[in-house]
Amino acid sequence: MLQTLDDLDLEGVAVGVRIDINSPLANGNDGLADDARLRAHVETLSELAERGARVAVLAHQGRPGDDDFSTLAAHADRLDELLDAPVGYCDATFSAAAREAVAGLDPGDLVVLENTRFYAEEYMEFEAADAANTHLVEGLAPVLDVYVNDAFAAAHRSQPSLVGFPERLPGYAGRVMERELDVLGAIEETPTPRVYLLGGAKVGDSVGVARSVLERGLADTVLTAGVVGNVCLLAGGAELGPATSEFVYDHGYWDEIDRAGDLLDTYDEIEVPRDVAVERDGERHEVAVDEFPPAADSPAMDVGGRTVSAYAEVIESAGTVILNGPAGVFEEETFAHGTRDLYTAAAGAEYSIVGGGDTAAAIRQLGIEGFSHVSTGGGASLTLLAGDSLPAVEALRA
Ligand SMILES: Nc1ncnc2c1ncn2[C@@H]1O[C@H](COP(=O)(O)OP(=O)(O)O)[C@@H](O)[C@H]1O
Ligand SMILES: O=C(OP(=O)(O)O)[C@H](O)COP(=O)(O)O
Repeated sequence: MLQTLDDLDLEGVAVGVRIDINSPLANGNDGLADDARLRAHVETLSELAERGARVAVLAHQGRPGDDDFSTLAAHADRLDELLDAPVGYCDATFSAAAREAVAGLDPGDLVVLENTRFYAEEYMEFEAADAANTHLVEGLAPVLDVYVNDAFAAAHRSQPSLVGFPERLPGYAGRVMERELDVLGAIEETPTPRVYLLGGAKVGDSVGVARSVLERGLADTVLTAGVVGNVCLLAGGAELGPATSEFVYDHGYWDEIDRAGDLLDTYDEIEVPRDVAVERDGERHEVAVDEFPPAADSPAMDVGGRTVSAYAEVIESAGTVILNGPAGVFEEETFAHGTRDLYTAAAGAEYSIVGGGDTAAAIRQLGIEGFSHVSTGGGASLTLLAGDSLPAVEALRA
């Protein structure tokens, strides 16, 4: 049974709260391109402040080496705008400076500590007991009284800031965590047939989830798009031209080709794109996968019209659609067609769940409404819907 904020007396209590505000950044990383995840956590952060807690905020942004790997300064500024309580920022996470910043908090104040992933161990996975002995947890726990985990969207990561603190401090679920688990924990009760639409670029997560939901009989069809669809096409022997292969290889997805191939060999319920869109002479150009010109100098950046028609037919007869990951590079209008058309079809289903940072940003950017549940998490919601456990939730239960 999870303990929640209802079980806590907060006046003057030093609370370490882990949230997930990992967000698309504006070009050049000079600020946030989307603040949906920050808005999602306003309820929990406001409640902690209004009830007199002294709040240290832990969060991550991006991954080492990626363009969106940045400090949390802009996130702290935006939270300060969104909350009535004063929100400070500290460019440290578990050093003496961080402990000083937390110790200096008055009841009702908040301070955002620096990106947890600026420290190598945070990007590693640990058993909870080992995570409790990492520098991050050992450095910060002494100035905290309790730990609250509201980071549902990162709950599938067994990383120190997500699983280590409950080993040392009383652990509680925040309001986002509580709500997401309540809605997503009952997938078996949703109408069938269930169709999963897996796009985006987190190929490893998506291939793993596809295997789980098919193994457990939770999915009647898995539709693939985005980079996931491209990797599945390559796994099936399709020729997508040197530019796509180079993209897949350069982004470290090459190793996923074999895993995707095993999955395709095992399950007939997986669909791959029939056609893709590339850029030619600055224009969108749709090419059937079996007619792909090997010399194509543009990677496959979206799914084409034939794929949209085929997938929309499956979606229209679905009882439940679960969607994570854009169908293409939706940030560019030229390659937003697949995402717009498939997401619009999914929103019309009897029951629809959509999740993920970029996915949620895409539905806002494209103005698509009507989903039954918009989750803050992509990989995390898929993991839960697949019936797999979330390490951060298990750490709270322990
Ligand atoms: N065909 C493609 N080629 C390159 N990038 C793609 C393609 N399709 C989708 N993407 C990218 O996938 C990213 C989002 O993927 P992901 O992080 O998995 O979504 P989420 O954050 O919702 O889980 C977007 O930035 C989008 O540009
Ligand atoms: O954005 C996230 O996951 P999502 O893209 O699956 O929604 C979470 O913040 C986890 O980030 P990570 O996938 O870099 O661990």
